[in-house]
Amino acid sequence: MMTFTPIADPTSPMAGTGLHSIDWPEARRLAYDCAGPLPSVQVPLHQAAGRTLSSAVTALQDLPHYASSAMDGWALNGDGPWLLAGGQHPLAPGTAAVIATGGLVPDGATAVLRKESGLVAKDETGRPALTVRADAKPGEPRPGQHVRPAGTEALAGETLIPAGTVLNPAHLALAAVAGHDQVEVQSQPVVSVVLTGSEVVTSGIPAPGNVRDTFGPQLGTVISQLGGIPGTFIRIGDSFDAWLEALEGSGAGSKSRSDVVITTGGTGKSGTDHFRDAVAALGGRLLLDGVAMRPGHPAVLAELPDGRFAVGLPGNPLAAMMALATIGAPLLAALGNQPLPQVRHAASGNDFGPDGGCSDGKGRTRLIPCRFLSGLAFPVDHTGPGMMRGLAWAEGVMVVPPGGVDSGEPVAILPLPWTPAAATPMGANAGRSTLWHA
Ligand SMILES: Nc1nc2c(c(=O)[nH]1)N[C@H]1C(S)=C(S)[C@@H](COP(=O)(O)OP(=O)(O)OC[C@H]3O[C@@H](n4cnc5c(N)ncnc54)[C@H](O)[C@@H]3O)O[C@H]1N2
Ligand code: MOO
Repeated sequence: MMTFTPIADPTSPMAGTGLHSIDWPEARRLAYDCAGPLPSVQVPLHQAAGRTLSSAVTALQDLPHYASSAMDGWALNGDGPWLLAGGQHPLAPGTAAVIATGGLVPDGATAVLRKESGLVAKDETGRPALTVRADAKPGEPRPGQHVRPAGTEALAGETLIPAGTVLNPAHLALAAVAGHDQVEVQSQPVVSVVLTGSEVVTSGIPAPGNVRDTFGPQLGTVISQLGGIPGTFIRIGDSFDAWLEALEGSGAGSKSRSDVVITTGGTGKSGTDHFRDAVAALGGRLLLDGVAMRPGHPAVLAELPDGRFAVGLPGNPLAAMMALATIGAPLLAALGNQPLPQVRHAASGNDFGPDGGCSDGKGRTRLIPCRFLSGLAFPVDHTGPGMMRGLAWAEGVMVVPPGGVDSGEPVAILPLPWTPAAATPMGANAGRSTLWHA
């Protein structure tokens, strides 16, 4: 059995680190507070959708920046008939010039007459002249008609998109119209992944003793959904040297530099579990070693000397995803300058008694994939630490505190990165304890 009192155990890899498993809310808070926002970056407009703007976008000139025609027809000055001018600027009184939709309305023009309302014929002197057709709309051309004046959408210097906006495609088009080629956005953490385990296979039907990799197919998407940018994914076996090389791999000077490295497996304390020793050999320090939760209690969080964070997820598939939700999500949120992901609440559909506790007697928080029925949260089936079946159909994760929860009582719900938070029946911050949410 893994113990949570490594300080007292001189044979433990954690001996002397002063760390022991911490409570689930404390773990979330620590993972959030240990990191600050990454600096902002300039990105081209086509790469900025979904990013958070860090510097307001202002109009670099009036929008539109020149008076333009809203119709194909003629720009004209004063009352008709008008002699057709050959593009003089300014347009002299009593003259007109052909203009297309969007064309620059010449100075001096008082209106645009649309093509279907005008007629060009030679006047008595043989020069082409424009008159208003008998079937034109009454009053055409009114002063200013069909002219889009400059500055009607925005004036130069006006803020169009405030800092903090999550950019949608139309924002990007607006920024382009305002004269910008790129925008300054909050950096997102680049997350590299090291998948460990000599028994792990990536295709086909695994033989006894082998397992199909459950992380490769989901982690890239989940990292994106948590606000990170998936970086390199590498697979290694269970040797210490491979661990060292892999953890160093995305460090400073590397072409595939990352801000966070997530490892899977190797968080236990057998001879093939190297997370802690590899971090120590690289000169890193553990920020958190174990969380009083199940599954996922061996989760580890460390900081490497080059500033990268290393998140050690346990190898058991559900345990790993619960550890990712507990410490990975807050860490990525902090680096991306986002708030601590909110816990929501729902009424529990079941009674849960107090947790039996860890070997150190500490009660554990239970993270249980659940579904909602008639406004109540019910655990799904198949939620063993090594299973994926329950999570695949879950709508959220019940966070059952160490003391348990009675049926009908509010229970905290962690939204899954791929389920809308609004799906939780009671919504954000409804419920009894502020301990569980941001
Ligand atoms: N003596 C003890 N043994 C274990 C304890 C304990 O307290 N004392 N804790 C158990 C718990 S809880 C967990 S969680 C795991 C943590 O294991 P590791 O992080 O060291 O991971 P591994 O030992 O490498 O693998 C565990 C398990 O997960 C499977 N695995 C690994 N990678 C993958 C993958 N990519 N896809 C699917 N499955 C994977 C691996 O085959 C093992 O079955 O330790 C327990 N043991
Ligand atoms: O983290 Mo382990 O379940 O608790 O597999």
